[in-house]
Amino acid sequence: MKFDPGFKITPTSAPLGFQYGQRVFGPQVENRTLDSIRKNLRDPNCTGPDIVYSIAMDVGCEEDREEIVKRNLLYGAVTYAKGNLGEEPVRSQGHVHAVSPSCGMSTCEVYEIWSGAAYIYMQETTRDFPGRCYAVLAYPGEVVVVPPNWAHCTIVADITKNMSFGAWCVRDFGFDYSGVRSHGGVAWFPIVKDNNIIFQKNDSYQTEECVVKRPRRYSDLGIEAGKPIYTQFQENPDRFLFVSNPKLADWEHFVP
Ligand SMILES: O=P(O)(O)OC[C@H]1O[C@](O)(CO)[C@@H](O)[C@@H]1O
Repeated sequence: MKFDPGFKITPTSAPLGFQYGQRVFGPQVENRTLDSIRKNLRDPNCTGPDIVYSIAMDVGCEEDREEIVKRNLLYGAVTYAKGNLGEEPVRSQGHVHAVSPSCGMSTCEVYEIWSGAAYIYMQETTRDFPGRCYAVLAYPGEVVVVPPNWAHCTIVADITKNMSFGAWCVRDFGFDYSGVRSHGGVAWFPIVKDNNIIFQKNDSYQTEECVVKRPRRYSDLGIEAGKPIYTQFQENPDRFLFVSNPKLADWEHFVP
């Protein structure tokens, strides 16, 4: 199953990346190699695809660029290899969004899955007691929000397929890898078992539970279900202001 993200961008698998249509802007992809993410994997010596995922930060339609920049927003897209990294499915290394100078806070991220299937894994902190941990299973067209300050990574949930997604982020984003790296990864490792994915505790944290769930609806954040988040921006460019200014939303009891 595939989803139309609302503008002319097509994920490619060989090589991993994106094709941009007419009047669509986007950078050359930045590749995350297996060697560059080993420290955050359950088995740092595992084998897997050389290029694990390809990132294009700042994509969109030429005609929207000014409105996107004016709101300090950025739309990013990432496409993942299929397969596994040892016992784990292909996944990102995990990070926390650093404090953005523009708003003085860590910021949230609004994901939309385009193809394949994904678990968006997130935990409240990178301390030894990581707080609440969730793995949210999402399919093409579904949206998942990661709150400010939460550590998160993106996991290929169906290893027979490439996975790609788009996401609204703040423009002056920064990634903090320190807490995740000092624990040798996030608090729960995804493991491929009998064509399924289970979550296994990382012993360097003290945690009892990883809640596996499907995404909820985010009407409280003004997001409509079933319509591309890019189109939702075009219809109302102020809709995602809570991404570049997280003080506009209530994150205290947030459930993804
Ligand atoms: O730096 P990492 O953890 O390899 O992942 C980078 C990617 O993660 C995301 O923030 C999604 O979590 C993308 O927007 C970004 O390009």
